[in-house]
Amino acid sequence: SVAKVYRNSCSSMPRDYWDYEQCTDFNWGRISNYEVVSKIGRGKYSEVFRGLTVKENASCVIKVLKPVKMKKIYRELKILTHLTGGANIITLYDIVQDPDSKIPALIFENVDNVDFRKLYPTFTLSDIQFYFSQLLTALDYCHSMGIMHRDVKPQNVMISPKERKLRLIDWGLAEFYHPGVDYNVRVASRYHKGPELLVNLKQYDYSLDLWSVGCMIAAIIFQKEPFFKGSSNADQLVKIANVLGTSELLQYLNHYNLPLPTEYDEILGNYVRKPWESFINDRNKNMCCVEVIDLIDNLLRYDHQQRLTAQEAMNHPFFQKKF
Ligand SMILES: CNC(=O)CSc1nc2c(Br)c(Br)c(Br)c(Br)c2n1C
Repeated sequence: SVAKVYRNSCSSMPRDYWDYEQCTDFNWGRISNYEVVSKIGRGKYSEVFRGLTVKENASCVIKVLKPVKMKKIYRELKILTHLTGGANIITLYDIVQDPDSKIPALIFENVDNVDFRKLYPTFTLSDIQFYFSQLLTALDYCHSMGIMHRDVKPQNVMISPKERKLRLIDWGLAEFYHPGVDYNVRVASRYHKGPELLVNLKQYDYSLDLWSVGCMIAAIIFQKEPFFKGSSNADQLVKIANVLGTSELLQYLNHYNLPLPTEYDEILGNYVRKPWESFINDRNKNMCCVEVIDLIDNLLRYDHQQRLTAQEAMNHPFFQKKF
């Protein structure tokens, strides 16, 4: 299986664009130019702080990487240096190293983000149009640069409603796309994992990110966060089959000549596909316009090749409608 779009973005670039293992010459800044103010979060791979640039006294975000393989750090650095400054992509100000521990820290632009659990319930359809066209712009840009994000989820989409600003963050799982390459399926966060990851289809592509966008839009429109809430990776596919149907899942597996992984034998029920309308209720009916449901239907497809690309999604009638 190969990507429908941007198939040769990487191969048409010089090798040092994508070969992050060779290129390790980054010009490291000085950690003393930045000051930690407060801790704002802790991920599996990093601790994140609000900070200040000593020179301009400007606010910034300092992401201190936990010691992982340098190869993974070089990948994130390489990808960030290619994408920084791109529309709705978080801006990388500097990369610094602690002189003693040698632990790298990434300095980013600050975003006065509001937590999605608080922000999303306030969204009108026009807010959803506004912010998701920005998220799709960021994804079309990174995909056009030959890069899959592979961890799209609300926690990685920083939104400052005051400034009507959206930034896609955390490129730590992002990867360069090459047709025909087998990728690690243990990526993304459970609730936003595409079916391709759960059935071990290794030659996936940019369309993985569009499944995750579909999960985000469906959760907001139907007011069901997260939309597919699996209790494990195996249960995640069961939750998806509960909506998209079991026979459709078997058709998908068939199409790519994939076996149903054995862990599903006992737990996969025989579910009839549920129409999207069945998720409309009194609470969410004012959000459920025909266009947004059609958009969701064209993103949440088992077959990654059937999903809208980021650009097709941006041109979907939902984003042209006047609310
Ligand atoms: C690892 N993620 C966390 O700990 C969640 S909290 C968090 N991480 C952030 C990152 Br990274 C950047 Br860049 C920016 Br800008 C903001 Br704002 C962030 N916030 C709020």
